[in-house]
Amino acid sequence: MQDIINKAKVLMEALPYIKRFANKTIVIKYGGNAMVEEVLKEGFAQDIILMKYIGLNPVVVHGGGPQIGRVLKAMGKESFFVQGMRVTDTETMDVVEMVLGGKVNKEIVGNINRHGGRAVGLSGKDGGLILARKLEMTGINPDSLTPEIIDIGMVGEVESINPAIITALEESNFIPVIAPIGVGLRGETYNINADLVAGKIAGALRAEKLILLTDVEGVRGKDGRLISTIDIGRVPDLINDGTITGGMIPKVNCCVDAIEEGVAKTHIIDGRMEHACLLEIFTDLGIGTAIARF
Ligand SMILES: NC(=[NH2+])NCCC[C@H](N)C(=O)O
Repeated sequence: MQDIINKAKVLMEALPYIKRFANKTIVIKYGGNAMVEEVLKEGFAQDIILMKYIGLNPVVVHGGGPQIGRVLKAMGKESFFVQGMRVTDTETMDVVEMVLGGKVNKEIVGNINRHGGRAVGLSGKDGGLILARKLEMTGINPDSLTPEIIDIGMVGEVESINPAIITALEESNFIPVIAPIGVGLRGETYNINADLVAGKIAGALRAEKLILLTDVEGVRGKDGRLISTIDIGRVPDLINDGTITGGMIPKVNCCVDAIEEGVAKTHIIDGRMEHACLLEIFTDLGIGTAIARF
């Protein structure tokens, strides 16, 4: 008897969030383990479907670094990274576009649709969604110890987002699934970090939420314990005192930028946990780190 009442409690815990987030746009960056492991893939597709059926508007932006690396390797092309970003010559860019916009994108679309959704795959070229420019990267020259510009090829950053295609798809109840590829003013193709794209799209849509699925629990304090909520005002201090470090810094900054552009709340959560999205969105405590103006 108690068991069944507890089930009702779980559903009731979700009710305020179902009400609050109905008809709201939730942008989810999908990547890492959640995109590789079979159970996690299934769970993610089901989470998206559930969100859609109860009236939220999920928008998926995906990564695909390991998949790109594998295809390049099979082609006999070595991968090089500078500051975590793939050096992308034009030949590599072709592969990135084929793998991300083709195989990876369609696999995600297929998974969601197999579970009863209506997903549509896009790249930033479709409907002029992502206007990009070359990323200007600087580093320190090891000989002269002075800053210099490093050319990593067709790696881009977002210049602007034209969300018309996304709103059109949302109005017809489709679920957009977006490969992070941008197009330059002269038609060039750019490879863009998926977190950045997700953040910018969330900002342009004034989304209710931005959720970054990662392969870590969330932001951890110096004691190693998960920090459940962070007010964006505290972020500079947490970076300066070495609490937020390494690869977490760009992710947190991406959340801060999104909030400054009008996103209500952002979340960094553990994609290795089954149904991570549902647990974060529809429970009081969530499972990861929520960053907002609290
Ligand atoms: N990491 C956290 N503290 N998450 C809290 C989530 C609360 C609520 N479910 C929301 O999506 O807004």
